[in-house]
Amino acid sequence: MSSPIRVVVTGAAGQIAYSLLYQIAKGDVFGADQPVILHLLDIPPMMEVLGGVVMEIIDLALPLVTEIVPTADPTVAFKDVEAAFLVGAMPRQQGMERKDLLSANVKIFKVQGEALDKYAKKTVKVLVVGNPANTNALVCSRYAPSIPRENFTAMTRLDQNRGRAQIAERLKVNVGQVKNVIIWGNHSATQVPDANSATVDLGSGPVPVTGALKNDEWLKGEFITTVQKRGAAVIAARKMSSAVSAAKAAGDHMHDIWHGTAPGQFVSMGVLSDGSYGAPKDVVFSFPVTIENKEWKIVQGLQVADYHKPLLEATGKELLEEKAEAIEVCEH
Ligand SMILES: NC(=O)c1ccc[n+]([C@@H]2O[C@H](COP(=O)([O-])OP(=O)(O)OC[C@H]3O[C@@H](n4cnc5c(N)ncnc54)[C@H](O)[C@@H]3O)[C@@H](O)[C@H]2O)c1
Ligand SMILES: O=C(O)CC[C@H](O)C(=O)O
Repeated sequence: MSSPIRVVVTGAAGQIAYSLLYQIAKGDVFGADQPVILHLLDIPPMMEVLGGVVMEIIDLALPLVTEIVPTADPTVAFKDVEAAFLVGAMPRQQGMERKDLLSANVKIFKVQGEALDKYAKKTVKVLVVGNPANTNALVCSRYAPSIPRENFTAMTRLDQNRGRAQIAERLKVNVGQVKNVIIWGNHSATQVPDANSATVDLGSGPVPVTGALKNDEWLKGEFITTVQKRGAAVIAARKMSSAVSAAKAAGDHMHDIWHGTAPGQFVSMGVLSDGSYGAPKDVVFSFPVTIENKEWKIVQGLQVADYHKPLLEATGKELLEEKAEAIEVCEH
């Protein structure tokens, strides 16, 4: 058994954390032989609820959990952590605009960036889930200058999983057979789900999804809009934001940072843009990446279809607008 690592989950009394904590506690994320000390951060009014979550983690009776630290104090929550799931933020409710969410949430990520900077390990890997996830990740990294900016990533894995599931359903295959679906840009309705580099294994090795589907119209239209609008569709149906699927995606994302991507496969995540594929620089833009030794690398040389190009431009523009607005909120 390795020595325990400290892992913080913020928003620990909320919906997503409720599912995520079980995955972390049972070894799905950091490995079946990696003990964890769980740091659980929420705000003071949620401490009683958080106490209930702690009771349930104890009752799971899972041997990998060596200690639980529930707190409302960021200085305690971020102390010596090696992995951070930044989930705590307000979810969009029906009728709320994205803009309302940005001004409410972005300041949380400024404060937490400052706390990570002071108290976390410099090698900490930070996954931002709370929306607007890409811009929150950018803000968090700007306020944590002593931690490499590459250590901050934003979650578009839920969108990738949604895309894979849509294709599997369409092809009537198991979702495990579908790989390398890309999400470009922002985790918002402007994101660009792209299956042109995706593969499906129909029994004799991976072949292009485009060839197996033989339905370009669907890939250019309904596939994109279904994935773009899936989060809103879940909110409309559940009257609450997606939770178990978001938690699973957060676990998948951190798992791949920790253990790397499989040969021949890539995953999508929001990372600091270097301008690849014409994306604006210095925003957190979702790209296909491979991961080795806990470091991501943007996959280069993929074909971007002409019909995707204006969509990539639009999602990049939205990220620049969000960045400008976030800077305005944080500096005033
Ligand atoms: N990136 C994605 O794919 C994705 C998917 C689903 C949801 N989300 C986002 O994740 C966030 C959380 O969603 P949820 O359904 O768990 O919400 P929730 O309301 O159930 O839980 C959020 C929790 O965060 C806590 N919180 C608020 N401010 C905090 C702070 N400053 N420090 C610590 N904790 C704080 C709240 O008290 C609450 O317990 C939302 O912003 C939602 O939009 C992102
Ligand atoms: O607020 C939204 O529209 C989306 C909520 C969440 O990020 C999701 O993708 O399910």
